[in-house]
Amino acid sequence: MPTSKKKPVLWTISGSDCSGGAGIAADIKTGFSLAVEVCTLITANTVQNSQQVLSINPVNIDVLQQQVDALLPDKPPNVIKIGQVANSYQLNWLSLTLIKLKQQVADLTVIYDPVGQASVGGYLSSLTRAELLSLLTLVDIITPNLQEARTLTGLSSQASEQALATAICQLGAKACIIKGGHSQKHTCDDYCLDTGFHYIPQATEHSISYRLSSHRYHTSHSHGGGCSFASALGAFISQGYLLRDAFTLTKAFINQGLSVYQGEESYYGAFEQQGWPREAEYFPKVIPDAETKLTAPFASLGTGRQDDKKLGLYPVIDSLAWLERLLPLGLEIIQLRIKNTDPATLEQIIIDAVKLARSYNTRLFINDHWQLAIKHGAYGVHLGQEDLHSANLAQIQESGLRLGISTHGCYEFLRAQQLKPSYLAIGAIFATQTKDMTGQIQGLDNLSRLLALATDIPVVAIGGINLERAAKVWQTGVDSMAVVTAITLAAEPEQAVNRFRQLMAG
Ligand SMILES: Cc1ncc(COP(=O)(O)OP(=O)(O)O)c(N)n1
Ligand SMILES: Cc1nc(C(=O)O)sc1CCOP(=O)(O)O
Ligand SMILES: [Mg+2]
Repeated sequence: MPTSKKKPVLWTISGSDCSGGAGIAADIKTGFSLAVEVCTLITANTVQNSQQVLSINPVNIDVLQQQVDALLPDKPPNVIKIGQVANSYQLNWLSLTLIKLKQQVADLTVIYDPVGQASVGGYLSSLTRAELLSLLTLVDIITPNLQEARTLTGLSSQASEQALATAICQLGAKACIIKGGHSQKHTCDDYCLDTGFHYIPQATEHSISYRLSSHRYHTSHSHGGGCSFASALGAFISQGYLLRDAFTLTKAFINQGLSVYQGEESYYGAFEQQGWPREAEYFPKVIPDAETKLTAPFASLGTGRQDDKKLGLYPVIDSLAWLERLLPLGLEIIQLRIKNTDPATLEQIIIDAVKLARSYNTRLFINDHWQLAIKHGAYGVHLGQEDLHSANLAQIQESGLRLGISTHGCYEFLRAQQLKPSYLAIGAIFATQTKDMTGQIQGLDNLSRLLALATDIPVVAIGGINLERAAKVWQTGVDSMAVVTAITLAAEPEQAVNRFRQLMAG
């Protein structure tokens, strides 16, 4: 997540649309709206209006090269977004230039929106399919619509989004997002296949896919929506978001823009860039994968107080000794998080822990070991995202246990919220010594943004929370703070617990 005030830089290598909706104009408006700096390398000075494309007017590659030379030492790109590539000269130049830039600029992401045909009708490029394909090995993320994906792959209209995206990634792109805006479906569903764009610690498979669905916005103020999709994706990637979150935020940004002139279909107007999407109504639904089985809502935490959601301090500890030490302090909730213990010892610890927590009337959640939690009647289970496939959620639900789920960013938050657990955890708020959370540090800004998407399910913040940082976390409005080392490594753990609780009571 961003820490400095310097804005990320997005280069757009695209055509100018003199009617102001698409191409460079869309990219500049999107970049401004999402707080990134946009540098423009204009490939063509097109003549078009809301009815048709009249001429292309490609720019000479010498000019493009001079722009690269001028910008590189001054405003090196975090992300390059490619749109209209007008002819073979430009394509050859671009291929060589991307190879060099990838060597010179660390962590550069290249996004390609393969615009061949303008939405107003007419072709924007003289390139053949074979020529376009030659670019793919240099592309990190490609964002075709369904028709463009079919053209690129040669697959029929019967091919699924998954088949299209897989074929495109086999041609060289690391990740592919297929936009469903032009489909005939009642909903607008987008599909993202990531075959290795990001290192995600929890990912167990080599490739991973995400599906998002929104209701369809009926508006004709959508000119430049496709270009804005790719540049918004670039803006979020350049600000440090993982692909799954950049994808989700982009979809919300597009929905928000399309909502402005909903119902007005008489005039083909420009897509409206409306800034950072914050309101839940614009965020898509996550389409669950086949392995995730939806259940009835999980039982609530039922604190019995008026402020039913507030749980206060949530210590996460790893032994019976810690339970024996902390339970007498009168906690609302506690978690037993044990890793790498032999099965027999683990089971006995869980049996003893359940008994002990009951005697203090404290809600005990067991991390990971959901079968043992059910077997021995724990109050609840805490699961990570990767556990959601293997755990039997229906069995946990039917056994009357509560469920807490970890989330890291808006994709996982929306996905987990749809399962209606008893609470949702958001982490890691800050860097933590307890666990490798590379690439998944949320910061307070993201915590606040995620809280705006929350329903009535309580939200727990976790990761790097200590007594110095706790007040700022609590001010965001979270319902609980989960803490490991700020208690277990404190010189006086009982005092630390009390100071956390005073802070949350105030
Ligand atoms: C309250 C709370 N939030 C998050 C976690 C992390 O759980 P998980 O993702 O399952 O990771 P491990 O704890 O198993 O490493 C948690 N334990 N508690
Ligand atoms: C166990 C755990 N889960 C996290 C998540 O973000 O899911 S962060 C985390 C570590 C919390 O430990 P500490 O309070 O010492 O930083
Ligand atoms: Mg776990």
